[in-house]
Amino acid sequence: MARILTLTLNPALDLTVSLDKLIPGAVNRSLGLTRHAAGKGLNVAQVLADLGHHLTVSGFLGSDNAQPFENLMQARGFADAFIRVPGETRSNIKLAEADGRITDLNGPGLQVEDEHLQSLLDNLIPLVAGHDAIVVAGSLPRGVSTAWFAALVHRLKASGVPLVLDSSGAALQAALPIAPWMIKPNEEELSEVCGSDLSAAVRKLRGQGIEHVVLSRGSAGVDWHGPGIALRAIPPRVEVVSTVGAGDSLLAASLHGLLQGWPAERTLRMATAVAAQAVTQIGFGIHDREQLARLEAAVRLQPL
Ligand SMILES: Nc1ncnc2c1ncn2[C@@H]1O[C@H](COP(=O)(O)OP(=O)(O)O)[C@@H](O)[C@H]1O
Ligand SMILES: O=P(O)(O)OC[C@H]1O[C@](O)(COP(=O)(O)O)[C@@H](O)[C@@H]1O
Repeated sequence: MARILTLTLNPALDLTVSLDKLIPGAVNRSLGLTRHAAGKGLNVAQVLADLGHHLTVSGFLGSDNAQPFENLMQARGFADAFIRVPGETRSNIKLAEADGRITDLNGPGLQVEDEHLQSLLDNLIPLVAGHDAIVVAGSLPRGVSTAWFAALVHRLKASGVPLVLDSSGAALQAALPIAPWMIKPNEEELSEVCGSDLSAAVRKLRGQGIEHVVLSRGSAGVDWHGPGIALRAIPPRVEVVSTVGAGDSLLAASLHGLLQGWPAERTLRMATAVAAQAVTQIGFGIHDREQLARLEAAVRLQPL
């Protein structure tokens, strides 16, 4: 199995509040609250660990509330390469309604100073060569400029280790010209940075050297454009508990299939099933292999 490095510059404690129906501006009664150490690269790492890989996880972590993250890293056997920063890692609030609708309230994140940026580079760059793939995922905390981020992505790409990117807004825009090996935007994220003609956007991105564009389309499924690959996957209908982590699960399982050298159809079928399973649960990872096998059998694939 592979050694994979994930970078989560802006992790979060995901606080998921379950409620029947959200009425904005009213007193709402919640049904329950769950708390998970999260953030895109950490969520990806959990799925990859369940698929048998060895993980190193890096990024910035607030020293005032690091315990849940440290518990997760220890329980999962992740190598902890996070740089501690004074203050608290943000909490992202997810309001999960009974009909499957999710409202995300994602915080801005820690204030990162120049010394922490330097510590991250000093720690991260020597680690890179020991890995088979790098995943850079999520937003940027305060104090991390898009220019610094782009320079980091550039250095990671120059290492020659396959680089996967999942970000949004200005960070995604700044990193696209560096042509990561694989990207996984959702439709909204891609149209925000590349315009509403998504087919043209995908063609352009592939033309500028991005090998794999995995475009996620929510409940409508996934379009995967790669070398000799133009495939659409349509997931089976599932009971939606929380869509948080669906994209991270899709990315992780797609990377798994690629690293295993599987045919594209097998990879996409499995990744679509892993993502569909993710929406049936709160939290991250593959917990029910029988359900996963049933979902895999029910994924429909079409040429694009
Ligand atoms: N309601 C759903 N039913 C089944 N699969 C889903 C559902 N919502 C999302 N998915 C799967 O999860 C993937 C990622 O979801 P999406 O919302 O596009 O990304 P993100 O979580 O990054 O915003 C989709 O491509 C799809 O395969
Ligand atoms: O860094 P961002 O863009 O604010 O996203 C962080 C949030 O995204 C998540 O990683 C979920 O991402 P996906 O739903 O795209 O898989 C949450 O766990 C986390 O709160």
